Amino acid sequence: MALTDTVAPAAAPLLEVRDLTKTFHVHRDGKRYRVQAVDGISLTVRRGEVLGIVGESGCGKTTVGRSIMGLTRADGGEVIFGGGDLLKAHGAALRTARLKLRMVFQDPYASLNPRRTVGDSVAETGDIHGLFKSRKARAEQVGEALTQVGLDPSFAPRYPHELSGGQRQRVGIARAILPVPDLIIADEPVSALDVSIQAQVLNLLADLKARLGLTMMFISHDLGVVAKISDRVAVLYMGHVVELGDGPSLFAAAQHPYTQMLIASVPRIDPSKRVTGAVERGEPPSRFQQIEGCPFQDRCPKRTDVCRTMPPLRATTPGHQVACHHA
Ligand SMILES: Nc1ncnc2c1ncn2[C@@H]1O[C@H](COP(=O)(O)OP(=O)(O)OP(=O)(O)O)[C@@H](O)[C@H]1O
Repeated sequence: MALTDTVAPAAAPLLEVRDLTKTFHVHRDGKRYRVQAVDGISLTVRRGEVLGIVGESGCGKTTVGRSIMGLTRADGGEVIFGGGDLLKAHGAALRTARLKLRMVFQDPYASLNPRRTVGDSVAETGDIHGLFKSRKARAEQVGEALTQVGLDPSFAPRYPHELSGGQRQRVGIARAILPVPDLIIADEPVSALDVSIQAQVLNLLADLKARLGLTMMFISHDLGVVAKISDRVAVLYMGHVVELGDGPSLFAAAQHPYTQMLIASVPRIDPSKRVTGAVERGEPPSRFQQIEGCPFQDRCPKRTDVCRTMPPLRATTPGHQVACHHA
């Protein structure tokens, strides 16, 4: 037997984001500012995992998700999915990708059309792609999708205003799983919900992942929520990935001062796992400001002269990467 036969090939990532960039231009007080929302982000999502994306407001989480989906036009980089670069895809390749890659949005009030019934919203992708063989088949599949998310099929003729926030988000999720995709990008899917409902929706997503074999990118500013559902976590700061690792190792032994700060500010994470000596929270710098070197230097207690150069994201321990000169 050849040597190569004895070595299992590394599992190919389902989604690979390479060096993604996006700049917005904003006009304020008669001046034009450049906001580097995403500044060379590279990530992979492996089949069957939940990759959490976490960071404070404005760090670029939503822009990453929307750029992958093509809802925001990235300036540069590659999004490799289904064998090709989604940023260059068109025609049949793009249509296929749209079936396999779906999004759940933060605000279930805004993301559902108030004039469409629950059933029509859930059937939307199937309708666009002509996937239903008959009206009966459509009703059955909508009913199945609603059942999968814990809603009775009798919800189909109702309108969004008749539902609670949690029920609406379940409809948003049902819409994303008909037909069952390969990957769901969930952008702050529980942030608009009451805490008790948040837990139910998180459990539902974890259940669906197990039942349907879904892969997920889970975007949230709330580290406690991300910790509950993610297998691996990418921590974003000012448009950069500053730390990336397996959930347990990241939460037990965060190496970037920014991640340590986030963990210290989350009361719900096991106190024994909190890192002591973390920096005070403070505020991130204005996104209009151009920073030379490490984007966290102004808030960092470990800052030295070397921080004026940008630290690369480097592996420190197996399964763990950090962008800090002092990690
Ligand atoms: N359409 C836009 N036009 C101008 N600036 C934008 C636009 N979208 C995002 N930005 C800016 O890009 C930066 C990153 O925004 P983004 O929404 O991706 O961050 P985020 O981490 O998802 O934050 P939040 O949790 O507040 O949504 C912010 O400074 C934001 O103001």
